[in-house]
Amino acid sequence: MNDMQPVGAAAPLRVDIAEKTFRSAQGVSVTALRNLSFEVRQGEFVCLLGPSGCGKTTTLRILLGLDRQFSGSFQLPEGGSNRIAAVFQEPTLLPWRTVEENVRLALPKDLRTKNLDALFDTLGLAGMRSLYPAELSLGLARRAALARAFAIEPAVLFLDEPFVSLDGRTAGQLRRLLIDVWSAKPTTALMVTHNLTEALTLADRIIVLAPRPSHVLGVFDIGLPRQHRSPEATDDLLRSFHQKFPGVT
Ligand SMILES: Nc1ncnc2c1ncn2[C@@H]1O[C@H](COP(=O)(O)OP(=O)(O)OP(=O)(O)O)[C@@H](O)[C@H]1O
Repeated sequence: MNDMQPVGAAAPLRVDIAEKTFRSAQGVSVTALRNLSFEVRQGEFVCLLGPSGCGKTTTLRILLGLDRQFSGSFQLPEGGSNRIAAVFQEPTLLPWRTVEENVRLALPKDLRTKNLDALFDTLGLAGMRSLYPAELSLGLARRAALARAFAIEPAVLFLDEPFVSLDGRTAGQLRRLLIDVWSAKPTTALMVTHNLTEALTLADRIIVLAPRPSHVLGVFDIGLPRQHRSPEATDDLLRSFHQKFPGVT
């Protein structure tokens, strides 16, 4: 594979976190990350997979600029809009604003008058633009959160287990919608999950993290177009994954 970026292409997301340690007021310290290095290429969808408590959310918080207490560095993708979008476990919609207003409020000035029809259509929200968050099911609220993230045409999209705590059917439907909307304009995306099947459904590559202090255990390149990931093909991928990473579930 050629790692050189063609001239004019956006730079990848580069992460090189030497160490992230939490220190409690009582003097107890927890090192969450040590020597965590990886890249996400432009337009690539990568899942960060690791056991509970290994530091996935901590990594996203650092990349979002919410935690500056770490050693090391990172480089967000350059070029394009330079905007960052994030989708969290909770949809965090403003309750006193409609779905459409929630999405429009996130838009930068140059996109204020943007036609959002295609985005709402793709996400199955066309008839729900004037509803308030309290009128939405959990699944619909997550769709609105996805609409808000994609509407700003971000240079990079971070997702932190956006479909956790949904029933299997709703989560499956949302994964399909996420891929539909992402495929229309592939954005560099990094999604945290501890669900291997979800990662095998969504990602181009899976970056597997070791338990704390977390670092990259290895990378699983899926190498199969998403439209060919039938249940049987996904079972094959699962087997290959387990051969490469025995013990990682
Ligand atoms: N503010 C904090 N103060 C102290 N320790 C923290 C803090 N935030 C996270 N940690 C610890 O850092 C480690 C990594 O936490 P983090 O939430 O990043 O893990 P995670 O991989 O996202 O877990 P999960 O999959 O369960 O969400 C955990 O041991 C956690 O207890």
